[in-house]
Amino acid sequence: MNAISFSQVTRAYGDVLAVDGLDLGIPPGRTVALLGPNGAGKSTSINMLLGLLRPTSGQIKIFGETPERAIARGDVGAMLQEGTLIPELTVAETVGFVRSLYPDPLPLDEILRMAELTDLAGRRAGRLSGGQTQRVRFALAIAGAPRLLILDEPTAAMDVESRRAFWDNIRAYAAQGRTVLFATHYLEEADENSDRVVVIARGRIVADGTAAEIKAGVGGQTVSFTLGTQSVAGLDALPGVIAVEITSGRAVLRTSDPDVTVDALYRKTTLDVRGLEIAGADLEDAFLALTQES
Ligand SMILES: Nc1ncnc2c1ncn2[C@@H]1O[C@H](COP(=O)(O)OP(=O)(O)OP(=O)(O)O)[C@@H](O)[C@H]1O
Repeated sequence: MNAISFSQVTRAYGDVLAVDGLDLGIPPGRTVALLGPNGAGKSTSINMLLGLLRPTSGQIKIFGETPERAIARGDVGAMLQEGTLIPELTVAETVGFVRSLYPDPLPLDEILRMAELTDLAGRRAGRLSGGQTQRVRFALAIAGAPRLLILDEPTAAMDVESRRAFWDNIRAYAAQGRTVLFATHYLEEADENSDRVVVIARGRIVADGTAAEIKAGVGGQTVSFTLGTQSVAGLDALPGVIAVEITSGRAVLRTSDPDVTVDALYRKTTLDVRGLEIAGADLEDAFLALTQES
């Protein structure tokens, strides 16, 4: 049974179709990034998953149940974009209160340790820094020991150091067989912290796979050389080549396999190849290509 399943889910706001026929199954134990530009439909999808919004059509299941039932069972923890803490309560009081709402919560000490809050347990929430506040929000999300953790752009307000520490904590939580779904528009974050990337644009899935597969799928590598006045004829027929562009007197060949393309360039053409460069796959290029095409 999937941890998450969306079947033909649509959500409209008036005339705006924010989510357009989403079909997605996520098996348990995976960490999946929902990657897309602003307005792609990530928050709408997550809010439907959390039962905060109803789909216009289609069906969503969490471990085979409706979102409402899965949440009532304590199966789901979430860290959303908004959410303030009560400034007068200490970190331990805040986390203690929230864990008391769940049927089978993690021990308080363990939550504080996993969110790196042990030393801040007695600090009032109103006196925390932005990064520390995020750690408390993470602690609240895992308090009920949820099998599914949902994070909507969790590191938006964090600096590089806090971000790294945050993802170490998420990985430790996920390593115990739990499922994590996070929305982001940071490509690197998706690449580094997930084992599957689902790219959405305009409410639809435009790519779904590992970051490496997504890069390969759009031919994220290029072979380029100085063309000068030579003819471009036949370049697009070379093995591996997906597209040919000419910029500033250079031929840029987008290829799925730079090794075979370079080999063919030397052996199968009579071109005078100078200034050869091979540029590595770049998820940013892949992402732009995917989200602009749709
Ligand atoms: N309450 C609302 N009323 C009307 N339109 C909305 C509402 N919420 C979202 N939308 C529209 O639905 C589309 C999807 O928005 P959504 O917030 O789900 O995108 P997102 O991928 O989460 O974007 P971001 O990365 O900016 O958070 C956008 O076109 C947005 O303008």
